[in-house]
Amino acid sequence: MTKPITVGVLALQGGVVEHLNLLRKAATHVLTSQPQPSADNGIDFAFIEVRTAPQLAQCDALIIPGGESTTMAIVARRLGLLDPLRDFVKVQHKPVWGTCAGLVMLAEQASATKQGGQELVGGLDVRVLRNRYGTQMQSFVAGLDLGFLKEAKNGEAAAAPFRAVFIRAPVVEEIIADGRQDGGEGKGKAPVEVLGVYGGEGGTGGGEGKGDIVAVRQGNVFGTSFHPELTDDVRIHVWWLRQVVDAARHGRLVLNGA
Ligand SMILES: NC(=O)CC[C@H](N)C(=O)O
Repeated sequence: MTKPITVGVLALQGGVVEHLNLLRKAATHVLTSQPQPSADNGIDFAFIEVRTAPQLAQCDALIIPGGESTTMAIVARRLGLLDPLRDFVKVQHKPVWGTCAGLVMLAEQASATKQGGQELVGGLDVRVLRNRYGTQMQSFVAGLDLGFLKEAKNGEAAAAPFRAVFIRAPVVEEIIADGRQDGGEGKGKAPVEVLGVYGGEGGTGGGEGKGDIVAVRQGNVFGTSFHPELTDDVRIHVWWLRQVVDAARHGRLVLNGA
């Protein structure tokens, strides 16, 4: 029996249980599409809630859920988790996915923060704009055409628009350093890839926010403005878990198409 790949969900606040449920569902898709498990090539997953640095240290990958990023940062600071999180993302380069408030946490910069600003984990060379679409009352669902899902081996549903739930969602308002093209500090880093745009072709919605960047990846760090865990659409979780498996096998992230 090989050691399971341990995926944590940061459980300080927000949509923790929802992510755990969808991860478990996604795992069955990933496992059934693997070659027959055997003593040495079989994989297994363990999904855990993360509230402490020792729990984080057990993880091969991490999800930072939606919720409220200011609160999450304050609690993480009090629990001594901010620096271990930064190390996990930026030094160990383990796969990390932030949804909504999690995307805010993973940005290097955020605007429209509470007075005095807020602490961030960072990892994505972007500036996010918080609460782009207004208050909770202005929450909405939009169909997104997510090209990267076409790579998922999920049958005929793979290319269907993803019903994305936006709740006080942030968007990426600027890519602040473009990895490899950056002669300075960003040298050697992966570029920031735009993986999803609101109101784009093949999707629904638009108006003022048309063209907003709502999904990005930079190397090991992935962020979405919306909440896949509040739907029963497992495709993004499956897509991400497959990368987690690759990273655990190869000791690094092997990016699709790279
Ligand atoms: N649904 C959410 O995660 C909202 C995020 C919230 N606006 C924040 O900045 O933290």
